[in-house]
Amino acid sequence: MTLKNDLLLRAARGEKTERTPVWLMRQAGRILAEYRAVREKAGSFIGLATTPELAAEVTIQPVDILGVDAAIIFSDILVIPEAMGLPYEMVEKRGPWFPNPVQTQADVERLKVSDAETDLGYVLEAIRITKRNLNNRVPLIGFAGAPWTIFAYMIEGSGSKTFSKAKRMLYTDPQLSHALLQKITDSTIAYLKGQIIAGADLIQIFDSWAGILSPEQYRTFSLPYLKQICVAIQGVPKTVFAKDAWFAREEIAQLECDTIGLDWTMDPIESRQLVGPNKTLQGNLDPCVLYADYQTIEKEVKNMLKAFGPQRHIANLGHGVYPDTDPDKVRCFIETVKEYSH
Ligand SMILES: Cc1c2[nH]c(c1CCC(=O)O)Cc1[nH]c(c(CCC(=O)O)c1C)Cc1[nH]c(c(CCC(=O)O)c1C)Cc1[nH]c(c(C)c1CCC(=O)O)C2
Repeated sequence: MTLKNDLLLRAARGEKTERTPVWLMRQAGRILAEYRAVREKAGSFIGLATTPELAAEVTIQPVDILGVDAAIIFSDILVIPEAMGLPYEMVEKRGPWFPNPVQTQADVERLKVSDAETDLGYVLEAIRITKRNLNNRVPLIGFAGAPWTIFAYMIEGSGSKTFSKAKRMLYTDPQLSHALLQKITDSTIAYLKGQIIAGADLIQIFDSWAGILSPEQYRTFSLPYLKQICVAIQGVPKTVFAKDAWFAREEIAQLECDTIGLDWTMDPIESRQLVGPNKTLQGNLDPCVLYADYQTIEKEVKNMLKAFGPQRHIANLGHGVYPDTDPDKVRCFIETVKEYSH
């Protein structure tokens, strides 16, 4: 049962590693031709995500093709609203869309706290198949959206530059906002526990829309729910990635998590000072660096590794890899981390 490559887990736990582990946010499903071939077979994103054998296949592709030190289960953060009773669609080239976004108290009351096995069994089955087929080569990362980020999609009904409908609800009806955030949190805790039982070796919480809240709103509407999740989830290392929440790094460092994800606007040295020595940092190359030539990529990756130092660092991008990135440039990123951090 022991992993052949457990660099990611050791780095997360603060144990010594002989080199820096590396993986990429959104490594499954955005850049590989091999992914698009399987997606074609499944017919749609949701078809693929709900077919465990195929989801497992595209989860393992980046391990085989790119040489990353971890797999991340192929799914989406929006499976939680769906499981709670709010179906979504993935509109080609536009992203997620909820035909019936949450608007009223009755809408919130109608939603249920989802159960991992009965409502999200297809994800758990994909995790079990992935674990079997990975054959302990690398750890498998499970994940969920942070309650605030899920709330933002459920109220807004789609992506948005401002998420002003969702933010309006925070200001006009804080009580209803908290009621919905709590339902999402309870669903998420059950889901993450299910993922761990199914075999996830580490979990990451994506708070992708953290940065559009004020520090005060973040303290009121996001951090308390992240705290509940971090306290409830035990047994595997936990990563919190709050995009653009540079203002909340010290408070995030107080959460019961092991790793803090940084985006490229957050300076590694300053971040280390803010969070102290007892957390691992993950990140944070600007995904746009991968549009540059190989020499520039190598230089930027080396600068990043120097700034983080050799221990308590998991190399990654500062956000998900962009869909039009050349896989050879991604390989250059990965190879440079492996060689230079050794
Ligand atoms: C905000 C968010 C979402 N989803 C996710 C986040 C948090 C991370 C982040 O901030 O980027 C997380 C996510 N979504 C997906 C994964 C799979 C695992 C991985 O690749 O790391 C993960 C970890 C698959 C997906 N999720 C989605 C796709 C593309 C759908 C397709 O293949 O047609 C994939 C592979 C669709 C999706 N899903 C979402 C959006 C905005 C979109 C449309 C834009 C896009 O392509 O990313 C919501």
